[in-house]
Amino acid sequence: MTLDLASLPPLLFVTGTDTGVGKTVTTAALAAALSRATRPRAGSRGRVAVYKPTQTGVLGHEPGDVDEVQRLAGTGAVFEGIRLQAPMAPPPAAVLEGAQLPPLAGHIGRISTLARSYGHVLIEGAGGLLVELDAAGHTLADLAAAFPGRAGTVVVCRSGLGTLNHTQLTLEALARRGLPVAGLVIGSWPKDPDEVELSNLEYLRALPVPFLGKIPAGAPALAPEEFAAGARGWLGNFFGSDVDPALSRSTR
Ligand SMILES: Nc1ncnc2c1ncn2[C@@H]1O[C@H](COP(=O)(O)OP(=O)(O)OP(=O)(O)O)[C@@H](O)[C@H]1O
Ligand SMILES: C[C@H](N)[C@H](N)CCCCCC(=O)O
Ligand SMILES: [Mg+2]
Repeated sequence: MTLDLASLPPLLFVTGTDTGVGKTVTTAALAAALSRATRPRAGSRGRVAVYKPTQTGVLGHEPGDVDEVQRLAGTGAVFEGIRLQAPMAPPPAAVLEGAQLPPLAGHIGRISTLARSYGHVLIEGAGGLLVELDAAGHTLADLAAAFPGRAGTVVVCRSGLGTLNHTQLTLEALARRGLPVAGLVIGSWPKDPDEVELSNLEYLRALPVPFLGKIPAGAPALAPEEFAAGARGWLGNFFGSDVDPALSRSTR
């Protein structure tokens, strides 16, 4: 069974169970897959735009997450809200530079504008779901909640020990806010998964949210054309062939 990527909501908020779990790589894979799997909407400027509201941990001249998405997915329409140097959550990073974070309304305005011009807008948070994005303490969850009926969240998680709890915590926080989950993605799936990872995969697939797929370990090192060619398969697979049948259960 494969997922019809075109049926994903127009706004996809890419969050994760933590920082460094593969949100950017997943965003790139989604951008590459959606660019190829969907038709351009009449009158639109393009199929996919990517927005990173708050980029921390990069110097002014360094490539940020949207540049990595552009490199891997070839998506030209990438946009950044504010970039800050300190590798921290946005509020303390802004304090260190004496910078003012854009308010939530500013991000809502930019996303609304992009949504008028592109078929899908992917919005990548900073770290996990409840990391604050502005001085008023708004989070990516608040941003997603500003677009009822038009937004879905993509939750990126790790493959190894600890991911079951982190994933459940993130899904519970989304459910508590009534935010729909478009899908769960494992950000880096090893070539030779161990027993724990195989068991985790089975568990994650059986959760009551769509399992979108898993990005193979090493994917960021692929040439962009190989990355783009692979992305559709990584994200469309509901039931791949790599689950140990001994670990499979029909229901849970
Ligand atoms: N599938 C993968 N294979 C190999 N390396 C990966 C994979 N996914 C992510 N990485 C690496 O792990 C690191 C963290 O990944 P990534 O930047 O996508 O995380 P993130 O969740 O976007 O973090 P942030 O909160 O900083 O935005 C990067 O160096 C990235 O290249
Ligand atoms: C610097 C890092 N790569 C991200 N941009 C910001 C992650 C903030 C995480 C805050 C936290 O949850 O403790
Ligand atoms: Mg990132």
